[in-house]
Amino acid sequence: MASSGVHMHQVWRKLKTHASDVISNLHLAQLLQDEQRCTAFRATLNDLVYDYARQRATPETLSLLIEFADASELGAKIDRMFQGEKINLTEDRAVLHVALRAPRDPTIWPASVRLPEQAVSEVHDVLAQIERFSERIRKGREWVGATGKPLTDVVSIGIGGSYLGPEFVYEALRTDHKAAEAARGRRLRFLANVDPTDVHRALDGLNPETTLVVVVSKTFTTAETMLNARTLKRWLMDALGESAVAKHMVAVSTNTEAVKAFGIDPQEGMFRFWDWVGGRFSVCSAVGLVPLSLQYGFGIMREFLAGAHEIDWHFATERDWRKNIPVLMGLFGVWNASFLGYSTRALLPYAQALLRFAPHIQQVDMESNGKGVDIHGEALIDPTATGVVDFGEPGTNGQHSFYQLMHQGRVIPADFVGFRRSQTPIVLEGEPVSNHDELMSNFFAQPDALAIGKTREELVAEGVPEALLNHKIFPGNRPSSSMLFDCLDARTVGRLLALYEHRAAVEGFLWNLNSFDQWGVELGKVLAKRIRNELARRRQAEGKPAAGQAATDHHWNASTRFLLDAYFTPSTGQ
Ligand SMILES: O=P(O)(O)OC[C@H]1O[C@H](O)[C@H](O)[C@@H](O)[C@@H]1O
Repeated sequence: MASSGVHMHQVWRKLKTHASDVISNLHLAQLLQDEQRCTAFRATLNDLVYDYARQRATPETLSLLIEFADASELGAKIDRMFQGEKINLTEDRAVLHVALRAPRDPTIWPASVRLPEQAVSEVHDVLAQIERFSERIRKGREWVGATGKPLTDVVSIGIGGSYLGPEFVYEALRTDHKAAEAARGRRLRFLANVDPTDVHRALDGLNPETTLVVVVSKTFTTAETMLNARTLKRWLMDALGESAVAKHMVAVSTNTEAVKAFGIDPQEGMFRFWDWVGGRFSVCSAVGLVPLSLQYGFGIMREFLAGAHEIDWHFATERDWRKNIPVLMGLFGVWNASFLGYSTRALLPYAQALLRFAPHIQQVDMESNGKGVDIHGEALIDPTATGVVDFGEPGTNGQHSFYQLMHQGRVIPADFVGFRRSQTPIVLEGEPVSNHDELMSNFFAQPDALAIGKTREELVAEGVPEALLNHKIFPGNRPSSSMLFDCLDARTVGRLLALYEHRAAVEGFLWNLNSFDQWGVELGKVLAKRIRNELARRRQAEGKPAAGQAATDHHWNASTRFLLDAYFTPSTGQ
């Protein structure tokens, strides 16, 4: 709507002025002394507490951000997503990953966010198929390997969205006692990289007789995944004969023809999903559910889906943006990037089991919102902000690595994620606190160290020698949010996933770009194909007189030509 466009620009300007005239003169040490503000700057949802008192914002900032959300028609955009409108314009597709975890009954939703019935019903058909299949494999009697042995090990082949999310969930649940109990005697490995060493590592210690390979690829054309699939097909066939594929390989894809052409019977061994599930938003489809149900059982995965749905419901139905947690996360994401100018941000879970969370969210964010134009292909309102660099590590490990830079170098807005209880508590006799309390002391301390810092005056009072004073100053005023949950179980893993998926969507809606396509990954693929042909040509010519060696040289610039030559020149070192 043209009028909202103009309005959007007006609020944008107001926010810019507010940032430079008001916020730049305020320090978080000051803001945190305002109890009323601290109380107002938090939102809760059951056991989840989201505290944003350490964002560089005042109540006026929040009001302006909400005005901006309304000018951006955030509510209508959320509605359109849930209703299954084709909001991914460049690919003419709906964006319905929320349907993957929706209860069967569509009438639970208010009409404005009611999901398409057909989509939800197809989802439940595939879920039933996954439940049956995973139980047959896990029981070890009904579906067994070619030599009659139970299939206790699974290798899930896939890359990008067909890998990062499932691996994050796998790792997060590996030490949850209920999931660990359900996984007893089973192993799940991931094979993503086309580097042959990844094949070696994934297969290390596995026996083809007891291994099931799941090939996960939305398109079933991704070069890395297909070469790895052919490699494992060969591994199985060499050990078990030509017929091994039927019992030892299944596929997750939207491309039935390609699955068939690969040699997997779609009737027996294929789990489908739909073009309205973006790769990086596909963890809750068969992409994640097949390997993860094989490992943890379908019951645990149902809890995971329910957790994600809990957040979907909150996101779709809570229209007071001050209470809508993913919306608040998105608003502060845009505030930090576009108005305060921070181009990086950190995701810092204080839970070792979340070691693969940041890499997954890195793809969700950077592939979704790293765009050069708006949703209509026009110049972006803020072209500088669509390249927010996401990274992260579990605490406290990160503290001994990159936090130095966060405290005294660049300002990097951070999300701290913590839990009231450990997945695996340890209490040592004679220690003042449990091991989990020790971990959490850091979860509480770091945000204040970043926000409040330490002044020269304080250091002087402590008797720090003059020569060290400048080195020991912490400027503070570094923003963060803190998120606290009860415990990292399947439901909470689902909630975390959905919160961050929706944060990316909210930011894209506010920046008015298409978060659901990824044209930026194409060019590299095309160039790699040309290079692959060149490598094949040179390998063929190896040992033969270099006839035609220079035939395609004009394709490459001097640097690429040099590097290719160097690749083919045996090292003379040693
Ligand atoms: O699932 P696939 O079709 O194999 O795609 C795997 C991945 O590769 C692409 O290049 C995209 O960058 C990712 O978004 C996608 O998840």
